[in-house]
Amino acid sequence: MSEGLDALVVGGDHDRVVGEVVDVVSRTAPEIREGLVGRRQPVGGEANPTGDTQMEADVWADDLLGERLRAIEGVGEYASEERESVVDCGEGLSVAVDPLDGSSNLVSNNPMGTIFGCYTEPIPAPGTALVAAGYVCFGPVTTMVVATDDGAAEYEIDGGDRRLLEGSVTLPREPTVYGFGGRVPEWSPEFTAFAREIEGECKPRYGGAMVADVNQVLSYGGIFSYPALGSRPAGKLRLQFEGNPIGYVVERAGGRSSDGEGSLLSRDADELHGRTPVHVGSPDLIDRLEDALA
Ligand SMILES: O=P(O)(O)OC[C@H]1O[C@](O)(COP(=O)(O)O)[C@@H](O)[C@@H]1O
Ligand SMILES: [Mg+2]
Ligand SMILES: [Mg+2]
Repeated sequence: MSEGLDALVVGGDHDRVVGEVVDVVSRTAPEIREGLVGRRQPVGGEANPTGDTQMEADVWADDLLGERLRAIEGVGEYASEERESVVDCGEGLSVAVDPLDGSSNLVSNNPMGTIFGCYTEPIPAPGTALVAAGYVCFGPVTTMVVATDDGAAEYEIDGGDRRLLEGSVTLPREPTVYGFGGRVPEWSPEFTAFAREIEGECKPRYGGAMVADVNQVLSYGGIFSYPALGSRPAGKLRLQFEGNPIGYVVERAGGRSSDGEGSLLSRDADELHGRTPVHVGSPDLIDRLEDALA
């Protein structure tokens, strides 16, 4: 494990496996980034298991990560947003991946990311079974945030190297930015009223890739929400691949996560591709949001 991760305690035999998962994701990130060129089109007529358009890069990144993560001894399951079912690969941790989060941004050339979570239980698993999670953010530079039960660390990825930027990522207490997904007329009256309050207090930052939007919240303080919509009462984002790992990272950085009622991590996981409303950010704002939705 590289510097920084050593400080994050995973516990028991999971330590080595998590270290190898993080190594694979960070080593693969520059290849994914380079491979986006020429893969920015939808795959002919294909939708992924949750009905979203699959870009060529979605499928390619999933193949690359899937092959490498499944080869790690101690990874027992590989699950991806881009696959219909879980791949069994032996005994050990279950790894869930959103190979490219925000891949619709490929068309407009805006930031995106890769999300992963390491669960101690078979997938679908609750967020309480996570022992590590993280994401890569493909922005002007490539960064990675990794969280374990001991906290969160941020790295810069340059070629094959992962350099520690911050060994103890802490969500700033003072909220500065907000990003809310979905069309406003589709929000509930309660969420709309909450949003109106926040609009008077923070600056809007919404880019259409959760990883990049949450990364701003982690950098500046504030809140990211993709709420339940009239046309999507269960929300848009997926619990296994997006809600749980991002909720885990934000909580380990001192923030809060919520599905509108309580922590994302305590939400039941009954479906592999199940969706959830996602709210993450400064504890005070998430408390206020839950009060507003109650
Ligand atoms: O286009 P919208 O409705 O704003 O949705 C954006 C949201 O959908 C996502 O792009 C879904 O992720 P995928 O690209 O992995 O399907 C999130 O990253 C983002 O928060
Ligand atoms: Mg996603
Ligand atoms: Mg995706």
